[in-house]
Amino acid sequence: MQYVSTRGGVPAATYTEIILQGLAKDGGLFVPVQYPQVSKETLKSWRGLNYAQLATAVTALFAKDMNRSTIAHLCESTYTSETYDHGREGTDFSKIVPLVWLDKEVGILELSNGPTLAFKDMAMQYLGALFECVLSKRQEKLNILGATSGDTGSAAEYAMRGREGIKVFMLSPKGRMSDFQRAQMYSLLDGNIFNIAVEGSFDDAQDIVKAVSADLEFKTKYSIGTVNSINWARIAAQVVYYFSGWLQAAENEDEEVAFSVPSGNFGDVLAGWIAKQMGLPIRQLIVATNENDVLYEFFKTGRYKVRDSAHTYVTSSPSMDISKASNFERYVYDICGKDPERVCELWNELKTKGEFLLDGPEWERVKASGVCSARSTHEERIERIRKSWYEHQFLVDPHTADGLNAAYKMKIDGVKTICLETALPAKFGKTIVEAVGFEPPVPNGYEGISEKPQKVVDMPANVQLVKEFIEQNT
Ligand SMILES: Cc1ncc(COP(=O)(O)O)c(C=O)c1O
Ligand SMILES: N[C@@H](CCOP(=O)(O)O)C(=O)O
Repeated sequence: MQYVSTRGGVPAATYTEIILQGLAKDGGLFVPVQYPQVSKETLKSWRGLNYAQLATAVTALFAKDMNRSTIAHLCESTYTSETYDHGREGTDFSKIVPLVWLDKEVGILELSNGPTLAFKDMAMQYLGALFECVLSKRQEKLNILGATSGDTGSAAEYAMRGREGIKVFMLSPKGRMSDFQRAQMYSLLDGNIFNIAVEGSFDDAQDIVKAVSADLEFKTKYSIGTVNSINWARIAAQVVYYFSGWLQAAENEDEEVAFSVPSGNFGDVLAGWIAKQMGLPIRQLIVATNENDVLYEFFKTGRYKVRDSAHTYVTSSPSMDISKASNFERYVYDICGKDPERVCELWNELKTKGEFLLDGPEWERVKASGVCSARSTHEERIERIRKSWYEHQFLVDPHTADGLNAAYKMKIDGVKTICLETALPAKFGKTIVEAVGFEPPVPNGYEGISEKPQKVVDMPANVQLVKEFIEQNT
């Protein structure tokens, strides 16, 4: 299988080539020329598989230049109930991503059972093993430059710490993450991990990652790669849990289900979009936003208008405080009939005017795509956490609460709706206390995390300074 850029400016490449590059050299995102197809018979045959076997089957469809036994080995060693077990009472960790029903038609897919208590671990743990394997074969090294709004950072660092040939430079928005998220990331003292707190929002941090990647000489000289969801390997690994969620929910191969996805950088919901394109019976994909509702606005009106840092609010679901969603480009590419020229035109408009509008047949395609959106506010989030606890005895984090709110707002009668659990409540103690009046339980291994020493460098949001920091530390 070959991959091309959404902007059409680079030669086609294979899976193992694109995963080390991250962003394409023309500034676009890599996408497969065609999505692999999964027939109903194949879906049926996947019913008995455990998560590692399912991950092998799905990944093998995307990683055509990798040996299947290598993929199987990586998946078997990644998706174990030892790694995905934080000790929550009553959870069936053997399923890795168990589906729990809150009521007859609304369920929660537990994606936050991994080492850093967020859904990012689902792909990131696999990426750690994958990168090490590919790099050692090629005898290469990789300097990962990433941006985080709170969860990608620790997931990447926990997955990459101590790995041969890999260094991680992670940019986080200063003062915009929860205390627990900060402590979780900054308390890693490994020699190959570098935390940089930048002034500004996640979008400013992500712009720096893209600007550094756009300097091709620097990118090549310092072997810069990415672990954000601009890297296709992240998306491919996230597609797997949509299959698992559907397999746990659907009673037969014709049953369509819906997914509600707490969204920020649009990577998670994009993985659902890809699963749907592959043939997974998905009726509806609900893009859940918080007060940073650029995506909600788009799915209501067709207008995509990004916001600057000053208008990207600090909310009680901080990991979703994003106004420039990278992966939205991959969805628009599909909506525009996989036409790179049209994508370039739209993204040039975005650059010059700060917005674009999809209308006519393109807007009709958006409306027919099965993707819709709902937003929730702080008050609704608090109320949902409370309700979920007192009515269903299930404590959700603020992001999952946004997902549940969107699920209940957009639900179609008779269609099972699965909300993705994107983080555990322990990461957002202050908001949980506001909602239910008690501190969330501390998962295994996180006792006393806030007392540990922290390692972080403060920096203005400046591309040149970040480059110099990388130069000094490689
Ligand atoms: C807890 C949590 N929920 C939701 C999101 C949004 O996911 P995505 O950026 O893939 O849209 C993130 C960050 O990515 C997150 O960390
Ligand atoms: N919410 C994320 C932001 C980055 O998203 P990614 O999926 O593109 O890595 C975070 O928590 O860091």
